[in-house]
Amino acid sequence: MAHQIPEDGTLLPLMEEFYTIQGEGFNTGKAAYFIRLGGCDVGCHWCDVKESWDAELHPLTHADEIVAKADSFPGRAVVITGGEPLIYNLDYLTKELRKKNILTFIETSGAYPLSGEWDWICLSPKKFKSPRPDITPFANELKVIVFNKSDFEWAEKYAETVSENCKLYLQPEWSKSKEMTPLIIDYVMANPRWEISLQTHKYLNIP
Ligand SMILES: C[S@@+](CC[C@H](N)C(=O)[O-])C[C@H]1O[C@@H](n2cnc3c(N)ncnc32)[C@H](O)[C@@H]1O
Ligand SMILES: Nc1nc2[nH]cc(C(=O)O)c2c(=O)[nH]1
Ligand code: SF4
Ligand SMILES: [Mg+2]
Repeated sequence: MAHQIPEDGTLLPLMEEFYTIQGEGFNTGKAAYFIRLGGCDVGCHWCDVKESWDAELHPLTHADEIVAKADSFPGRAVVITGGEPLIYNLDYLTKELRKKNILTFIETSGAYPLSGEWDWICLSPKKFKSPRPDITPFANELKVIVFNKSDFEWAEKYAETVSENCKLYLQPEWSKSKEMTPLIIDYVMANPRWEISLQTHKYLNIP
């Protein structure tokens, strides 16, 4: 039976939640509680959490329960990820987190309308389902995954659509990182408005 998900955002398909260190991008190194919501139809062939795609596999969980858990850890930031978290209305969840003085960070492809109140928006655009043009100006961080050489030119196209103070990152696709990391290093040295982002949690063997 398909999930009946209320539009008020009080119930969300929760795949997993874990307290760890943000491994990627601008907030790398900071303690954060991760909330991974199930459901994604973007279809990245190299996605590292394909188990998240089918929302039906993940139990509908009350946002109050998620917030209480997040509040029980010393870290004062949450990363809401997925799956594609913006499939859901995140207004309620983020408001309740903020009431507890928890910073709200999101990892999104931008393929769905922006909801929620955010302290940090990491936009990672995908070729397989483009971000909505109305979301790109709100990104604090643009994180482009580099799977092949053509992705540098593609990254520049998205850099045109973000705000002037948006941070720009190039992150090697994990299975291609041996080949792509040296290209990213050269690219960043030649184009220093970009920075390299590594999936440091995978090197540290933490979630
Ligand atoms: C699993 S996604 C979930 C959030 C959202 N669907 C998105 O793609 O931004 C979290 C982050 O991991 C990145 N990612 C996913 N698979 C990856 C891979 N194989 N190598 C490097 N980064 C990857 C995504 O681009 C995104 O920045
Ligand atoms: N440590 C850690 N950092 C992350 N940054 C983004 C992640 C994600 O899957 O969204 C992730 C993750 O899964 N683990
Ligand atoms: S958008 Fe994110 S969760 Fe969805 S397939 Fe791509 S990387 Fe995976
Ligand atoms: Mg991950």
